[in-house]
This record gives sequence, C-alpha cells and structure tokens, in this order.
Amino acid sequence: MNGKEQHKINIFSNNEIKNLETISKHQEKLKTIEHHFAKIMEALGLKLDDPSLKETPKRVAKMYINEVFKGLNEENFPSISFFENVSGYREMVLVDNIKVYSYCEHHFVPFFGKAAVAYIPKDRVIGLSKINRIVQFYASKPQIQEKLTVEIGEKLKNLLKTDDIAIHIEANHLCVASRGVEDEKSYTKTNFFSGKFLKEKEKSRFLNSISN
Ligand SMILES: Nc1nc2c(ncn2[C@@H]2O[C@H](COP(=O)(O)OP(=O)(O)OP(=O)(O)O)[C@@H](O)[C@H]2O)c(=O)[nH]1
Ligand SMILES: [Zn+2]
Repeated sequence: MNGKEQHKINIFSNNEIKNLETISKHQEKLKTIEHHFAKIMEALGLKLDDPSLKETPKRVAKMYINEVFKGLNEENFPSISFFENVSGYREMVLVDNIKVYSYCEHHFVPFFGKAAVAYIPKDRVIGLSKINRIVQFYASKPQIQEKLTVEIGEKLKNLLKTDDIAIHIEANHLCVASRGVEDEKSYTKTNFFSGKFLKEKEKSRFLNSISN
C-alpha cells in the first residue's frame, strides 16, 4: 500500500463512512422523487417555469423524505426512555388524545384524527411523551389505518415487555371526504387489544375511559 492509499483509508472512520453512505442515499432519494414529481406536474399540463411552481418538485421531495414519510426510515425511530416500575404500579396507564396524522396508501392523501394508547405495566414504565412519539413515527408513512393500529400495538408489546396493551384510533380519511364518495362526516375507528385487554371487562374499562 503506498502512502496515498494509506492516507485515503485514514481520512474517515467506519462510522463516518456509514454516515456518508446514508447522506448520499438520502440525496439520491430526494433527486429521484424530485425528478418524477416534475414529470407528474408536466403530465398534468403545469408549467414548471412558473416561478411559484418551479421549486415544487423539490419541496415535495423534501416533504416526503424529511417530514410526512419519515416513518419509512427506521433510523428515524425515536429514542425511548424507560423507568423501573419501582412503585409496583399495576393499573392501566392511558394516554389519550394523541394526534394522528398519516397518509392513505391507496390515494396518497392524509387521514388524521386521534389515538388512545393504554398498557398495564410489569417491570418497566415508559416516558409518556415516548408513546406520542411512537404513534407519530408509525403514522409518518403511507398505509391503511388497520396496519397503523396493529403496528403500534405490537411495538409497545415488545418495548414494554407486556402483552397488556390496548389501542384505539379514530380518523377522518380525505380519500373518503374530499373525493370518491365525498362523505366528510364519516370516520373510521380501529382497535388493538392484547393480553388482559382481550377480556370484556378490561376492554370496556379502556373504551369507557377514552374521550369522545
Ligand atoms: N380498509 C381500509 N381501506 C381504506 C383505508 N384508506 C382508504 N381505504 C379504501 O381503499 C379503497 C380503495 O378502493 P379502490 O376501489 O381500489 O379505489 P377507488 O376507485 O379510488 O375507490 P373509491 O374511494 O371508492 O372511489 C377505498 O374503498 C378507500 O376508502 C384504510 O385505512 N383502511
Ligand atoms: Zn385513500
């Protein structure tokens, strides 16, 4: 190995190389979306030289990758803090009214509403805001509401090391409201129950505790 090659190898650590690869993949995704969105706009007959539209393909690419679909990238999963359940709390912990903003995978328009998440702790409790962050992370991608509901439930089972989890989501779907059947008033409710919440008594206690 000559001195030049030696120098090349020593410039970056393995972690830095991984970061550079991630950045370049990120840039590539942005460019791909920008390119294809410009084609969609052209096909619609929009003029890309219009000053207000010129940057739109770039804006859409940034919005998809960095914002509304960031849940497609596992690296964006929030850091989670747990605490030992020192008080031996064995009742339901319920976080209600969590904002849900997601995208329908069939039409790529938003569905939005709220979630209620409950669990009965065993040895650990989770930082409350982390529940909101987990919901937000899984919401940030195109999908159907059923999948979102189950995904949050399964992840919490795993993180909290308990089966006793209940989730309720209710949402308005713009694909139902703004087009197609054009029904703005209807909304969709989905549930996930596991462990103790499969019993009718616990299920009702959860459903009766959440806000309307
Ligand atoms: N189960 C489920 N269906 C959804 C969700 N979001 C949207 N959909 C439905 O996905 C279906 C797609 O149906 P298609 O017949 O393929 O599409 P379409 O012709 O645009 O259907 P319309 O919306 O009825 O005009 C529609 O009935 C949507 O209402 C969701 O979260 N869960
Ligand atoms: Zn839809």
